[in-house]
Amino acid sequence: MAIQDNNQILRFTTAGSVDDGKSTLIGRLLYDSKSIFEDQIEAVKTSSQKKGFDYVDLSLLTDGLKSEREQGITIDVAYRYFATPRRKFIIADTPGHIQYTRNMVTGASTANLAIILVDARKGLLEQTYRHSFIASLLKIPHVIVCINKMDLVDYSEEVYENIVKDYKAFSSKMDIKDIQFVPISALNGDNVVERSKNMPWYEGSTLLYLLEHVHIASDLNHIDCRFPVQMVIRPHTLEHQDFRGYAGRIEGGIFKPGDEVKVLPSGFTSTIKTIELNGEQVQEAFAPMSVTITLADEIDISRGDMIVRPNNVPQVGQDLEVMLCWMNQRPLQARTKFMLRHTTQECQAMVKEIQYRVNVNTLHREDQIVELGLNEIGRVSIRAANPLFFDAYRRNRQTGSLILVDPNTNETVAAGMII
Ligand SMILES: Nc1nc2c(ncn2[C@@H]2O[C@H](COP(=O)(O)OP(=O)(O)OP(=O)(O)O)[C@@H](O)[C@H]2O)c(=O)[nH]1
Repeated sequence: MAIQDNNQILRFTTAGSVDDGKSTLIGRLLYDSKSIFEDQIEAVKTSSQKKGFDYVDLSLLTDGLKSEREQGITIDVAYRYFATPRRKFIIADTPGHIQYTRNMVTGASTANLAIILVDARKGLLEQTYRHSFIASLLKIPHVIVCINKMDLVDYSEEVYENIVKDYKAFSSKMDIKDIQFVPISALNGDNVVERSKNMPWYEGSTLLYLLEHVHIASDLNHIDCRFPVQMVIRPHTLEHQDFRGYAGRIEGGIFKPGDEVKVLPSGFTSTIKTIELNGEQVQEAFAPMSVTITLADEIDISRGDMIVRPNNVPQVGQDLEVMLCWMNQRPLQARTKFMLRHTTQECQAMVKEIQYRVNVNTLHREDQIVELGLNEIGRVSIRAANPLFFDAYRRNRQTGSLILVDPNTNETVAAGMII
């Protein structure tokens, strides 16, 4: 299995303001790429007719979510799957208008790409700024800005170009590596899967083409070897008496049998004897594979330890500087204690200080604040009770992120990116 094979699955999120056309766009992608079943199509055609529409309302395809929401069932993130001959796709659909930051953080933490929808009639809105900022904060490597409802502005090139210009001016202040723009009509299907005849002035690719071809293999960190141990496997059977394997997910780098490794926190070194993937021994493994590793020497290793390479170790420490998205109704105040979860470690921690809050609309820092409210983002200092093995989030999205859990309610109250 080569690194290239990981290229087969693209995870993406969609974000937009209310009624920008998210559901219609997802429906259109599923419909035009023939990823839905005939009976679903028939059902949607029938309900469209019943509602008196003279078109097929594709947003009905994703309406399961809406009805659940109307019934008061909270779904933070719903995952949808579709495939084309080139790639498989997983869409993290993040509904909800109020808790959007929280939803986006949850849905976007593993995303390769974010689609940000803009209504061509309205241009950039507060939520466009907010979602784009979150995408840059989460280091989602690729962003596609879909300027939707082009049919309602007469497919005007000028309208499109003005929005692109505005967006570029704003996004130049942020750290997004790859931004593409596509003028679409989700309702009519222009430039979603099929090229639009209505916008001959647009020379770029369709949305699906971009999704199928965006290069993601190099987005993962294949340099810094990081293997947080999830579980120690000791079968205790006669034939496997000496077997001791370490199971977990590789969060960075490439591991091979024979590699010299170092174990944190003990600092002992050994070499990799075998790597097992889905019950078979492999000659190399890399992020994000889940594997079982055995070592040549018997070392005392437990859950939460990390296997790395001796000449490339993460930072080890209890004091962290973190960009934190606060996700709870009750505001965060300094000197509050939490359970901190980071890779496979869990320990007590305290937010010592809130340094500033970021105004996501202006990107300005607001100093001298005493708390962070729901969906607010700020920089904080955290002290963990145990040493953690971490990287900066910009270097590794897995070993660089953490969550805080309220020890009383067991709710996840914050997601953080280590600076
Ligand atoms: N004319 C036109 N209407 C569109 C287009 N895309 C979506 N709409 C309409 O805009 C309305 C909102 O679309 P949805 O897909 O439900 O929007 P949404 O963003 O998913 O809305 P929420 O789920 O409520 O956030 C619907 O009436 C759609 O038919 C488009 O390209 N052109």
